[in-house]
Amino acid sequence: MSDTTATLTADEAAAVIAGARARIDALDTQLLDLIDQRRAVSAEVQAARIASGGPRLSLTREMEILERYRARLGRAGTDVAMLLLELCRGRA
Ligand SMILES: O=C(O)C(=O)C[C@]1(C(=O)O)C=C[C@@H](O)C=C1
Repeated sequence: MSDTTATLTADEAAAVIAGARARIDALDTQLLDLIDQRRAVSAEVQAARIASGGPRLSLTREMEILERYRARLGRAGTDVAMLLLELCRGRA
């Protein structure tokens, strides 16, 4: 297969891809660490609300979060926020 617009050799492309994948792996590790941190902070909020006789969840707050992610990422942002909230909500 020849491509006259090619500007990298196969070896050069392999090096770019390997470097970029290493950065992606590092970013994914940070994202997963941040999710762990978010879960812990969320549990703190829920425990305080329950300790004062309130409900575990706050749907008003969840709507704010869904809107923040939607505004930044579009429809998929809503899906991301839904999954994050699912990970962060404690057991009913
Ligand atoms: O902000 C709150 O009130 C929380 O309890 C945290 C959190 C969240 O993880 O963002 C979790 C559950 C609630 O339903 C709403 C939001």
